[in-house]
Amino acid sequence: MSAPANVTTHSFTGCQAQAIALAERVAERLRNGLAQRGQAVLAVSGGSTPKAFFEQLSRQALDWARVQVTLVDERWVPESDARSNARLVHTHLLQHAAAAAPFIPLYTGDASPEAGLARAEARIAALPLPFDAVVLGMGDDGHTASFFPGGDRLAEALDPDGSARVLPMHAPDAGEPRITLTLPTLLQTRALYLLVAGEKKRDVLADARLGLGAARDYPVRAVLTQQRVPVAVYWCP
Ligand SMILES: O=C(O)[C@H](O)[C@@H](O)[C@H](O)[C@H](O)COP(=O)(O)O
Repeated sequence: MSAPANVTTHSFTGCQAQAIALAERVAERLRNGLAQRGQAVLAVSGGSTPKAFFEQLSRQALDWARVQVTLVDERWVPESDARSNARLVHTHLLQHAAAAAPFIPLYTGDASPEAGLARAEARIAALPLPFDAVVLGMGDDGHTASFFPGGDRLAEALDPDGSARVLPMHAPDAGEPRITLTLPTLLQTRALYLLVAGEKKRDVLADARLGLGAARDYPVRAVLTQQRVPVAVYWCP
């Protein structure tokens, strides 16, 4: 018997509507976390897709000073680099009401993710997990976070029983060395969202869920087929 479906898809006719809907949903999650434990934790992805969502979320009224924001993964570059996910978060999310939120970076300034690993790991270990919300993205090659096809530590990062919270990742198509939260860390969350745009990604997602042919090896499949946390896909054209 196949496992029960764990993935719900919310499709929108426009990407602005998608961004607004997800921002409202995540803000509600953060408010619940604040009400229940006096603090909240949010992990977000980099890349280009989340910008509109970040801008909507940054204007949501909530006690941002008690919301710790971190990244699901980071490119190993300083924040002055245009490819830095920390830079993206500072520019698009930590603005307006959300400017008060403390940000926990994964990049440490060390020469490599291996050299910075212990410090990055300690930062994540210090967070009051579970996350209230984790927002993932996905690439056309089926990667999510820095779980890249061909990644040198992919199996370790996807091990549901692995003990590492954070791992370096090097992959042919990653652009630069990466650091990523591992799958078991990302799944320590009260809510998990996958924010994707475009027809191509819709097809990649459908293939990944079926796991036929090459799609069997899409790393995002590990997120879609796990049974720990329901996954809400937010899609727009
Ligand atoms: O640092 C990163 O690259 C991300 O965190 C990554 O996993 C991203 O979510 C996808 O690559 C999708 O990126 P786009 O939104 O740019 O398509």
